[in-house]
Amino acid sequence: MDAVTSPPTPYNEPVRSYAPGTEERESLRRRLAELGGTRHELTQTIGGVQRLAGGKSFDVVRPHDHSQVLGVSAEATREDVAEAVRAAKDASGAWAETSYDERAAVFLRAADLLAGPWRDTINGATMLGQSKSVQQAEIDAACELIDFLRFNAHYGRRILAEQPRSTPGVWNRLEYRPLDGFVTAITPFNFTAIAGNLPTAPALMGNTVVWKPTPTQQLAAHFTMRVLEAAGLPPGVINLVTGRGEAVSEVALTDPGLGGLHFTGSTGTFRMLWRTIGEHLDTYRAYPRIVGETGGKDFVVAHSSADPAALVTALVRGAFEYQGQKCSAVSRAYLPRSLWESGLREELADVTRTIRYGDISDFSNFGGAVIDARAFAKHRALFDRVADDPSVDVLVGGGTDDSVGYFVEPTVLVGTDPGHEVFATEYFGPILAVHVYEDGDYSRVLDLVDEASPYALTGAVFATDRSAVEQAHRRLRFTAGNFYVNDKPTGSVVSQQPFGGSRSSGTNDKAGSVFNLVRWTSPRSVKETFVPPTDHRYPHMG
Ligand SMILES: NC(=O)c1ccc[n+]([C@@H]2O[C@H](COP(=O)([O-])OP(=O)(O)OC[C@H]3O[C@@H](n4cnc5c(N)ncnc54)[C@H](O)[C@@H]3O)[C@@H](O)[C@H]2O)c1
Ligand SMILES: N[C@@H](CCC=O)C(=O)O
Repeated sequence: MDAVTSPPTPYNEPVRSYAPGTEERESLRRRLAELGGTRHELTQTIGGVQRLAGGKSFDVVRPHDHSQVLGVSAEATREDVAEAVRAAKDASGAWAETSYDERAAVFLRAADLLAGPWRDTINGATMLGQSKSVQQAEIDAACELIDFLRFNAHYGRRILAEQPRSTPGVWNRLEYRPLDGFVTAITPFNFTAIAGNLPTAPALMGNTVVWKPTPTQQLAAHFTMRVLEAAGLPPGVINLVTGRGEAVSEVALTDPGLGGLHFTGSTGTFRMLWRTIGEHLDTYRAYPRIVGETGGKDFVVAHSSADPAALVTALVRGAFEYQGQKCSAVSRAYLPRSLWESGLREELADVTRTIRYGDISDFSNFGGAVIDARAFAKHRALFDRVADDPSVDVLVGGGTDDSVGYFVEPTVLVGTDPGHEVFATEYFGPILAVHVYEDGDYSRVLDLVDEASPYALTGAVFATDRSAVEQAHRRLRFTAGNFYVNDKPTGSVVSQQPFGGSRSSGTNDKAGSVFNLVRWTSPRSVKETFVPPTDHRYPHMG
């Protein structure tokens, strides 16, 4: 029997400190040692069955110590993806018929498993596989993923409660069906939470899913799948395929039964996937929903009234946490000459020099390595380019070393030309470009901030002068989907700062909010007339 219920009141998972002497620190250390001491078989999961993909095998390594192999996985073949699509289609009928509460209970149970017995595993896998410090793993793999699961269950209920008006003799209802087809979720390396949210949000709304995480996030994705199974997710609802993804775009994205694409990753990849769907537009049963959150060139603009200590902290944390590999990371800053020349330059350089990257198992390190050899080479190439460029000075950093891990020094570049690539291109590494402007040019600099880059993801203004805040607020209305005042532009929290940007940064469907979940339902409007008319003539006919 249906009942009007409400899921438990959601709350943000408290962030643990892992400070010296705490039990949580020792427990995580033990799990890190176990996880690092095993060579994991990183299988696909299709229709509930785990097996290695049929294509070329590859190793998953620790980015900060790339000779250490964490596990072996393999490229999904076209046949593997076709099997995953079949499994998603086979499971769709029963899952769509499962009540919302039953579906939500699976994900709420997964949240509590992650908060409790699985916490060390998901954090440890994220630290080892994606080279995150304990703090960065905790806010991502544990807290943000738990928050996505808890709050989505709550937001989904809000959608169900959204019902049309009825009039005497007529009952109007909205029935929230899943999409008319399966969803493909393709996820990035940098957030275990995002990788977990992209398949589970559509599944909560009754869709079945083909999920392709990225090879460098495979270890944490493997355990995310195990948590979902432990929470009672039926076989075939989420089907995990492994590898780089060409077979996924060739087979899953071109299948006539594709209902939607839930993507997070780079702008280039998203455009390519959208084009693939566009090229097959005439073949789909229904128009696929496309949600994609992509790259950023996130800014901090400071007014001469800014508090320098708060500004330096925000720049250093915003640019160098997780080695600058957050889509929200500060990668360009516009700073007034008066502050720059009265100590800000030295303070920024000094604090940046104290940032230590190394093995994340050493908890005294601030961060680890960049994700892989490709990212490393891209940053190295940039440093080589700017070395001969008279318009760019290296204030601090610029060094790289890949002998053990893919290490790139926290780097501050100072550029005199605000049109230079360092103010426009997303490098996705620990590289902050600074442009120093004359104090009187604040209005002009706001125009620059808006126009220098094609992205519009996150950004921040630092000022104590209220009119300067107000001016930035207005002028930068479309420059960031997440705008911060006197705070770093990273670290959004589910339910507090719904996340996403527009322009080249994505479709801005705000992950972890009601706006995102709405994209995964296809409502049916039902009108029931209790006593229907029995005469076709209208009164005006006499
Ligand atoms: N806006 C956001 O919310 C947000 C959040 C996190 C990351 N990001 C962005 O993600 C990027 C970093 O992540 P990344 O390096 O993993 O991105 P990426 O574009 O390299 O990869 C993303 C996913 O696409 C897959 N992929 C690549 N080519 C494919 C193909 N031909 N067919 C199918 N799948 C394919 C990858 O294997 C991976 O799973 C950055 O640009 C960052 O800004 C954005
Ligand atoms: N919630 C994260 C999202 C980062 C994406 O890569 C942040 O706001 O920093």
